[in-house]
Parts: sequence; structure tokens; C-alpha cells
Amino acid sequence: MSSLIAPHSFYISTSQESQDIDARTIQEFGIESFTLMEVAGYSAFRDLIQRLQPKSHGLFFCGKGNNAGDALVVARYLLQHGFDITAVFISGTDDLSEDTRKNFQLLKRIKEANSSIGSLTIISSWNEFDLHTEADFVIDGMLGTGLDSEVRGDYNKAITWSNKEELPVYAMDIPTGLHGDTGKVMGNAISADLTYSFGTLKQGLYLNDGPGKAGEVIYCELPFPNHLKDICSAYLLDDQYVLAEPDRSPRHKYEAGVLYVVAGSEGLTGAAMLAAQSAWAEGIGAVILVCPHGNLPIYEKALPQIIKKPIGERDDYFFKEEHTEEVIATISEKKGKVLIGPGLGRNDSTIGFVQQLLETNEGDMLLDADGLWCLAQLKEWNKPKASTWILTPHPGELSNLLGRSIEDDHDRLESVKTLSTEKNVNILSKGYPVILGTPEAKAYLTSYDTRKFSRAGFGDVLAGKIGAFWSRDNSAAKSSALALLKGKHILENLLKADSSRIVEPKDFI
Ligand SMILES: NC(=O)C1=CN([C@@H]2O[C@H](COP(=O)(O)OP(=O)(O)OC[C@H]3O[C@@H](n4cnc5c(N)ncnc54)[C@H](OP(=O)(O)O)[C@@H]3O)[C@@H](O)[C@H]2O)[C@@H](O)CC1
Ligand SMILES: Nc1ncnc2c1ncn2[C@@H]1O[C@H](COP(=O)(O)OP(=O)(O)O)[C@@H](O)[C@H]1O
Ligand SMILES: [K+]
Repeated sequence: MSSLIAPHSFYISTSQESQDIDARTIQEFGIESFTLMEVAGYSAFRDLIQRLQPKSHGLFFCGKGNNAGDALVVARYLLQHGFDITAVFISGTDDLSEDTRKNFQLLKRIKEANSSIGSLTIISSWNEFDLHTEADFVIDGMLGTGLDSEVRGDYNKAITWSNKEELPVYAMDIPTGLHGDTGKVMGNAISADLTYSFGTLKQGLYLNDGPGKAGEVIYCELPFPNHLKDICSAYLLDDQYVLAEPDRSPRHKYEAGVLYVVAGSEGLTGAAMLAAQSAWAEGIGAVILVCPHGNLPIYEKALPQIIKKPIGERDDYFFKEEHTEEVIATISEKKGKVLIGPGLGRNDSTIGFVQQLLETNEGDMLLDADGLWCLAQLKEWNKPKASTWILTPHPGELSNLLGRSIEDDHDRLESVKTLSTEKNVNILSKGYPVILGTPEAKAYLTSYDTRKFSRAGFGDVLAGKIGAFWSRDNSAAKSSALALLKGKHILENLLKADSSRIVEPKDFI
């Protein structure tokens, strides 16, 4: 079984986790905090110098914590490359953290020693800053992971000023005012074009307001020993490791994967078709559509490549409780995975059928759409011990499963982690971002814009693809990741050809 192991550069941390990793790197491993700051600032500089107009003028908005120190390191390098630097200390220069104070001294010293480099202007409070100052870019070194409440005092003014100007903004670690864990704006937050995330990716960059505030996120490696980063439990989903091992090639049709799709009541057959076609397009050995007998003629016409197993009588147009045994016998014929849910409907008898199936079938199952609805109607539920389950709820379905409303994406992340661990299931929680929770309490987050997929039918296509990859012996988490990224690639290609294109589920089959 291939699993999903993210390299350390894709680790996502909370503010507390990054502070712990910092502290242990300094105290236990023995790299000084001043060195960490130098590496952070230098890596941001290496990237920035390629983006900025040579010898242009930068405004460096600095707080008094270590976030400002990172900005001052960048300023020192740019100064030596002929850039003009204006450093604005929002809450003065008297109370700087130790490493930031040292870097402030170094910045002044390098200018004193070299008159031919760029100019250096120090502004010691926001009140002294001329609001009409002309500059080419802003470096945000006001607040980082140390933000602990709604933004106070002059930081607020500096944020508002910057958001009104049209200058490109480059944020150190996290845009000022964005909460490092929740991704919520704490009263006010600077809008960055690009954010350099140091040592680990900060969780807040991917949740709630995060993607809108952070702009592009660039990871900058710090000399943290990898084992200290293992306290993290969230990861960014990325091609680099998800696609690393190729699929093994099949020897026989049934080794190439078998997926049973238990789906489609009268009036909802489209969902079943999308899921079945989407799975078939992945080249698996067989897709077997298990359907109420009455709907067979529709599928015979529309799905010639797909094997159909009609259930019940010719006048059955939806699944009923009395079909349970026949369905279990059918899906047990060949080794394979089962996708249950698309277009099942919510007839009382269908609910009873799904619930019986979930309680008795020992095989691996992917529950989507109405399958999840039926599951959520149960007061108590647990998967059979031997089986693996993947649940693919959209926010409404997740809320039904939890029996409460979901406050925001941070709540969604925490809930997915808890529910997937407690119930020992994999949960692909749809939304922006998609959050994939595993029974080991790990969570994988998408970094691309998933909002383009919010049209009826995209869930069916996604479920079909997950089922297809899963039927080929990929792990549940990897199958989910492969299916998500497949959609991402197709979307990128369609938009490359026509950026205004309105995409449809069938384009993704
Ligand atoms: N070795 C390391 O640790 C490394 C750290 N690195 C960098 O350090 C950053 C973390 O630095 P940090 O911990 O010093 O916190 P930071 O974000 O600069 O702010 C603290 C200041 O903010 C203030 N403040 C807080 N809330 C506020 C509010 N709502 N409104 C207004 N003010 C508020 C608070 O003031 P106080 O409440 O104490 O008066 C305090 O003075 C991290 O993001 C990364 O960039 C990298 O260099 C890599 C190595
Ligand atoms: N390739 C993909 N990458 C990321 N998210 C996806 C992808 N495909 C589908 N989605 C998610 O699935 C959602 C659609 O599923 P859902 O709401 O269940 O729709 P339906 O059941 O009508 O098909 C999208 O809003 C998006 O969050
Ligand atoms: K910042």
C-alpha cells in the first residue's frame, strides 16, 4: 500500500508549534536564534532581489518583536545592493527584542561603513511617518506569530495606510493582523502580494481569510532539525510527493482495479453516471454499477462500457431494505472497493437499505452524497473494524455528521481531525481549502482555489476518481489526494487555454 508522506517542506504548523520548534532548535539543538533570523531574512532576500526593480525604494514596517528582525535582515542585504531603505518602527525603537535590536544596530553600522550604498532613513514612530512618502514596495515586518489579540494602536493605522496604497506588499512569515492558527483577520490585516513563511508553513495562511490576505506563499527553509518538526500534524497537499510513485501496471482486468458504484435512483441517475464514467476514465479494470432494476434501461443506453448489476424487480426505481442481501452478495463477487451514495435519494426505505449495508458489509467503502445523509441519520455509528472508510462530506454534510453547525474553516479543520481519529475513518471535507483527515490525526490541505468546483456534479466526478485510484491498491489518503490533484491539473489546463472558461463536471471526467 502506498501511503502519503509529506516532505518536511510541506509541514504546516500552528503558532504554538512554530514557537516550540524555534525554542527547541535553540535550546536543545544549539543553533542560536540570531542565526535563525539571519537565515530567514537572507532566504527572503534571495527571492526578493529577483522580483524587485533594481535600486528601488522599500518601506520596511517594523514592530518590536522578532518579525521585525527578519525584515531588518532583508533591509541590510538590499541596502548593500543599492536599494533605498526607509525603516518605520511602528511602536518605537526602545523596546525591540534582543535579536531585532542587534539587527537594527547592524543595519545602521553597514550604512555608516559604506556611504556609496543605498540610502537609509529611520522613522521612530508611526506619527513621524510622512503619509505621502513615495516608495516602490512595502516589507511587512510588524507582527508575525506573536500576534495574540485584535491589532492594537498604530499597527492598525499602518495596515490601513498600506491597504489603501497600491504598492506591492511582501510579508515576513504571515501578513500582519492575520491569526497564525485560524487565518482570521484580527480586526485589521495587511493585504500581502506574497508571504515568506519561515521554517514551516503557518496554518493561518490556508484557512478562512488567509488565502485572500497572504497572496502567493513561499516557503523558506530554516535549519530546524526535521525531528523537531514532527510535532506538526497538518501538511500541504502537493504533486511533488503525491505523484512520486507511479501506479503499478496491472496484469489482469480485475487486478487493474474493480469499483462497485451503488448509486442512482429514478430522477437522480445523472449522478450515478458521472461517478461511474469518471472512475472508468482512470483506466481501471472494471466499474460495476449496482442499480435498482427499473433504471437499467437508462444505463444500458448511456453507459455501454460499464458493467451493470440490476437489483430487485423490474419496477424497482430506488433501493429498498429488502435489497440489502442481494447487494452484499453482488459487491462481494470480486475483490474491489465500493462507492455508495451518488443520486441514491432519501426514500425511507433507501435510508434503511444504506444503514443495513453500512452495518453489515465488511468491505472497504467510500461514502458520498446521500450515503452520508443516511449515515448521519443514525444516532450512533461505527464502521466495521476490518473495513476502511472514506467519507467525502461538503460542509452541510459534515455538519450533519457532527450534529452541530461549523463555525469556520478552523473549526472545520479541528472537527475533521477529531472525527476522523475518533471514528477511525478518512474524511475528505470539501470546501476552500479541501481538508483531508486521516485516522492517524493527520490533515492534508489543498493550496489551490477549489471554488471553481462548486457546481452540481463535481462531487460525483471526484468520488468516482477517488474510488478508481483506491481500487488500484493506493491507500485511502493517497487515492483522495490523487483524485483532488487530477482535478486541479485539468482545471489548470482548461484555464490555460481559456482563462474565462466556465468549467463543467463532464470536462473533468
Ligand atoms: N527564533 C525565532 O523565534 C524565530 C522567529 N522568527 C520570526 O519571529 C516572529 C515571531 O516573533 P515574536 O515571537 O517576537 O513575535 P512578533 O510576531 O514579532 O510580535 C511580538 C510583538 O507583537 C506585539 N503584539 C502582539 N499582539 C499584538 C497586537 N494585537 N497588536 C499590537 N501588537 C501586538 C507584542 O507586543 P506586547 O504585547 O509584548 O507589547 C510583541 O512585542 C515569527 O513570526 C518570525 O517572523 C524567525 O526569525 C525565525 C526564528
Ligand atoms: N478536484 C477537486 N479539487 C478540490 N475540490 C474539489 C475537486 N472536485 C470537487 N471538489 C470539491 O467538491 C465540491 C463539490 O462536491 P458536492 O458539493 O458534493 O457536489 P455534488 O454532490 O453536487 O457533485 C466542490 O465545491 C469542491 O469543494
Ligand atoms: K508580518
